[in-house]
Amino acid sequence: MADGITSSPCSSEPDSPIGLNRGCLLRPGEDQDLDQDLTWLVPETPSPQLRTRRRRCNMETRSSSVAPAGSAEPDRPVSSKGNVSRKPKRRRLVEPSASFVPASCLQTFPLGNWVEAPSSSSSSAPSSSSSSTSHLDFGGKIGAIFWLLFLPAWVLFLILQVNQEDPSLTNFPRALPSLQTFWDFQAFGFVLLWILFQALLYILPVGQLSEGMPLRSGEKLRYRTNGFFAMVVSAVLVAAAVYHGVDLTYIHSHFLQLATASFLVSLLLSIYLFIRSRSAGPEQRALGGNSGNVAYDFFKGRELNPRINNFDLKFFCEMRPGLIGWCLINLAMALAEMKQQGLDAPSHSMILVNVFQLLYVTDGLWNEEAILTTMDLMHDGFGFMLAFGDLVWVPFTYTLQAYYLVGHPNPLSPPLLTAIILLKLVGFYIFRKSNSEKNAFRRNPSDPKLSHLKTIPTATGKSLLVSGWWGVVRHPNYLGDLVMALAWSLPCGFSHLLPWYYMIYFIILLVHRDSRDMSECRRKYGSAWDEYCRTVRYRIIPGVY
Ligand SMILES: NC(=O)C1=CN([C@@H]2O[C@H](COP(=O)(O)OP(=O)(O)OC[C@H]3O[C@@H](n4cnc5c(N)ncnc54)[C@H](OP(=O)(O)O)[C@@H]3O)[C@@H](O)[C@H]2O)C=CC1
Ligand SMILES: CC(C)CCC[C@@H](C)[C@H]1CC=C2C3=C(CC[C@@]21C)[C@@]1(C)CC[C@H](O)C(C)(C)[C@@H]1CC3
Repeated sequence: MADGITSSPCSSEPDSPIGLNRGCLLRPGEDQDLDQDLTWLVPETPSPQLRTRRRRCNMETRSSSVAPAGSAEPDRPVSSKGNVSRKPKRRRLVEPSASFVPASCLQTFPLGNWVEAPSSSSSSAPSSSSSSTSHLDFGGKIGAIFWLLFLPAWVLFLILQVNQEDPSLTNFPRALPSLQTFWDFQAFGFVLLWILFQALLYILPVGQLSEGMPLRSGEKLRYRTNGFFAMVVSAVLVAAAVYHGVDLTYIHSHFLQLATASFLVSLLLSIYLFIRSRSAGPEQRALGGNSGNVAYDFFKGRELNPRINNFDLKFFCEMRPGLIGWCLINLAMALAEMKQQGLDAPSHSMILVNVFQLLYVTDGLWNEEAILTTMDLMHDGFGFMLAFGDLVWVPFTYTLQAYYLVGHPNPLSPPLLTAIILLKLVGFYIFRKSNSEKNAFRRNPSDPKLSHLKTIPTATGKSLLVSGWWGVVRHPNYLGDLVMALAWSLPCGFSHLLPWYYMIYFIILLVHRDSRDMSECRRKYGSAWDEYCRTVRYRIIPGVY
């Protein structure tokens, strides 16, 4: 980012690819060698109040270091070992990272254009108004074709495998089922009905409208965050249906057909998204999904926030049909277990898996606003990867533990049961606290509740938390999520690898996601990010990784 700043300090420079015209990193005509001056954090024409505030912040910054706000350690950034080290007194503006600012002195400026503003050295930066992507993730063009074919095949494999009496690695499903077995009109109808029902709940004028993070255009989209309401209404409806004799075990017995139907919907949706993205302007495109290669862009997603009027397709798909469907399928598996094993109540293992995952989903919907500061919503385009992930991958692979338990009971001793519950609670605590801390900080950096946290300013106007949860590791939320994943697998025992599939997949997903995020943040924040990484050395597991 630093390179980009020196070569093109103001966002209105001609090489600003997407009409960046709201922020200026260096005030024209000003000495660029000021000592730790943070004035580059402000909009082009700051108000007098803003100037006063800025000066105050600068003064505070000068007297702040890694020590908590208030303790005076002038000009002493943290060394890589977390020790305080001396830096030369005069520093160029293009190295803005090496000081810590108390969270209370930060203010979000309307520098939305810089949120994903590219630097000249950026690998995924748009080169011109075409917003073209040069650095390709996921194995590039060939990789995209591989994933497009592999992901549906893998889901099919898992479904066939979990349905076997002996789902060992050595016991592969012998033959594919006949083509007719895949398709069932009724199952397709149920999938469509479920999605339409969730869409109806989404558009109801119930619940608050939350603001997303600033887009490159500076605009902020509004989202109807009524996910918890949708969950409650869905639960009431399902309970009423079961009460009136609807047999939910249909979901267990038609799992393959329901998955095929959802796959078809996700494929049609992806095609629609790809076609409509052709008319999306450069500012509406995701920086990572515009390579010009059809397969790659189809997979990654070209448009950042495709909407039909106010209906946000990405937000809806990520948070509603698949996520709530996951709980519905788990419940169906509990009923199928009772039926298949002649039980009066689900087994302890099944209850744990159901309750744990229900808690995870309900928490996500309760804190739905927090999704607006995650990678998917802020950076990733909406294409096959997310459409398939949301509508097929989540409901039909995240439910494999419950599915497994239907035919593979695993009794738990009381001490093991207690230990698993404790593990889940620890994981949940880390996950929730860290996600909420980042979300609160991104929404209001000067929130008094966060004033004890130390931060690093960056050239974008945003800052990075460097203490609290985000000072322990660079992705504390992933750590909590992984601990929870462990607690979801343990109730299934160690007889087979299949129920541990989620854990293995999740480690791979989060390690890859972490590295994607690292490159994205390095691109955005430049030297400030390097400083953060030097200070917070571990990515996910303290002292290990
Ligand atoms: N169950 C599942 O299948 C999955 C669950 N998840 C969970 O979803 C949640 C969201 O994950 P994800 O979107 O991947 O990533 P994060 O919520 O961690 O978001 C990453 C972004 O946070 C900001 N950020 C990073 N470091 C800091 C810092 N020190 N201070 C302030 N902001 C910082 C950056 O964005 P910026 O600076 O632009 O604001 C960065 O791009 C996680 O809890 C994860 O575990 C994720 C994937 C799959
Ligand atoms: C198909 C690919 C190999 C992988 C697709 C990945 C997607 C399934 C996940 C990407 C990020 C996700 C999140 C959640 C679900 C899985 C996907 C869509 C999430 C909604 C689950 C509930 C959490 O509380 C959350 C934090 C809101 C999650 C956000 C990220």
